[in-house]
Amino acid sequence: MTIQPAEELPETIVIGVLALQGAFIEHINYLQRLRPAGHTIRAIPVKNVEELSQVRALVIPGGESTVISSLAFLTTGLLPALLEFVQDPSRAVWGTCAGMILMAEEDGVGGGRKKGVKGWAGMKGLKVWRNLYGTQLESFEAPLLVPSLSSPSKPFNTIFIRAPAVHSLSPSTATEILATLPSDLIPPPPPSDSPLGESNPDDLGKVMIKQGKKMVTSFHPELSGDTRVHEFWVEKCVLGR
Ligand SMILES: NC(=O)CC[C@H](N)C(=O)O
Repeated sequence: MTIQPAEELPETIVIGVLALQGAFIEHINYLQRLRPAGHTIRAIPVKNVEELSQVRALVIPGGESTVISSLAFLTTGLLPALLEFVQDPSRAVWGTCAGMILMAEEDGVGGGRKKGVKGWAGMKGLKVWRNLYGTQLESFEAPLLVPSLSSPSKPFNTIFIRAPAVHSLSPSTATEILATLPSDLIPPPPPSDSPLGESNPDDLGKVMIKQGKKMVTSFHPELSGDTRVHEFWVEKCVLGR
């Protein structure tokens, strides 16, 4: 794969959205609506290595993490190229919901009895529980104040659909917690027979996390009708300003 130089930002920034399965069209539409000062955003679907080589930054959408990772494995050369991309500190990558699961170092299914599954490890020290917020029927929305967004006093409508929760997040100075759910919406702590080792209950409610150029959200900003999380990721992680 040809790696584009990350230092100099062109006027047109090409952002890829992994388009193997899930809510990728929505991310493309939201990114295309952004008008960052001095740049034009072009968002393209990424289904293979050739398309990945054309993008500067990547969104891994929500969907079904097991399906996304199987399809990546079955597409020639794509899985190793994705691993290289998401683990490169100079690359901006954002994972939403299933994308957050894939950005973790390891995930465990909500019940805790199955073995943990290795993630793509874009976000260091992150382990998640898949589906800890319950089934599709237990999906919910919550207006959250996210101080880092533009118009910070305006709540952001966070939408959770079979969302992952943070099992544990190693403390690191580079990690910023951008949004946390109120305690009444946080699921009960995972069972003690966790395949992921000891969990940290204090991390469970963290739903928007940034680490350098990497970001994860356990909710779905691309379904909210509000482009402020996309705007934030582009400004801070992609454009670095
Ligand atoms: N909305 C979502 O992305 C759901 C994620 C799904 N529970 C998974 O395991 O991948």
